[in-house]
Amino acid sequence: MRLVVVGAAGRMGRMLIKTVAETEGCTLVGAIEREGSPALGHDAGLLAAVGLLDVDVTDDPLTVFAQADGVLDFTAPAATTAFAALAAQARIVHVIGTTGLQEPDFTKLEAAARHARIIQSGNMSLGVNLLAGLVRKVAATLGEDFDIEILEMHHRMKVDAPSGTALLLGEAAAEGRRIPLKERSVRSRDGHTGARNPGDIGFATMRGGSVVGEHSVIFAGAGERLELSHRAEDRSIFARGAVRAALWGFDKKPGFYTMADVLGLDRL
Ligand SMILES: NC(=O)C1=CN([C@@H]2O[C@H](COP(=O)(O)OP(=O)(O)OC[C@H]3O[C@@H](n4cnc5c(N)ncnc54)[C@H](OP(=O)(O)O)[C@@H]3O)[C@@H](O)[C@H]2O)C=CC1
Ligand SMILES: O=C(O)C1=N[C@H](C(=O)O)C[C@H](O)C1
Repeated sequence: MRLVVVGAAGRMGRMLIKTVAETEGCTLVGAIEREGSPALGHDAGLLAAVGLLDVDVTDDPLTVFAQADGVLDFTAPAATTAFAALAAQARIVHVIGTTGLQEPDFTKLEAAARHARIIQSGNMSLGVNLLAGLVRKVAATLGEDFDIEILEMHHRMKVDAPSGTALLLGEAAAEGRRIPLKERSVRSRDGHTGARNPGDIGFATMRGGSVVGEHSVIFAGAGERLELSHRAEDRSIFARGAVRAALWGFDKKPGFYTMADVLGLDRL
């Protein structure tokens, strides 16, 4: 499968280049960075420290997408919606790991999915997607006697909060409880907040150092507490998931898919 990495010079971009280069059946055919990036003109393999790949980083996605079967995209929301339109034009697979996407962004992605095969997830790792199924099941089993709080920590450079993973886990909990997350989530607390409303799903965010990604879903009841956690130790888990998603999407029809579809985990 011929793959392009956009955001090639980023933390995930470099890990994706390495993973594509190391995956049998995949070839890197393009690496994209934004106009003016110091990475332009550099060899993608050298950028990712995997040796020369003879693929220069460019700022011309249209030309590169036309020669590809899929694009791996861990960039930023505005870039991702623009890349989705180009992926639709080229009729290719678009794997989206970018987080911080808002409702209008999803509307654009849904439109692009009429022609592209879009696979989007706030977390591409096997572990987190398994965890989401467990959270859904525990939330459905325990009911509102147990308060749900979602705690996450990431490195100091992360720009969005709560993390895409925290929101994915919140959605899973809300699905388990059969409530809309949008109406029941508490994204921050400060000052005289009053007592907790039963049934709310709370989020707490920590940032610091080089933490790759840590998430806990806490079910706090009267006299006991259940905690389900995931710790990412290495970004390769996300990159491997993204490449697996691209390969899965190769022969699928245009549409909007998630990692649960890729992993066959829809309902535990
Ligand atoms: N779903 C998942 O499993 C995971 C998701 N993520 C998400 O992936 C995203 C990227 O994370 P990370 O790699 O740490 O961030 P980085 O900031 O290290 O990388 C993002 C890269 O994208 C580039 N970029 C931004 N806009 C454009 C554009 N228009 N065209 C081309 N390149 C562009 C940036 O360039 P510049 O620096 O010039 O802006 C940068 O090189 C985040 O949203 C993060 O939350 C991360 C890990 C796992
Ligand atoms: O920005 C990151 O680094 C990560 N972002 C994703 C998120 O927002 O959940 C996934 C992972 O935790 C790393």
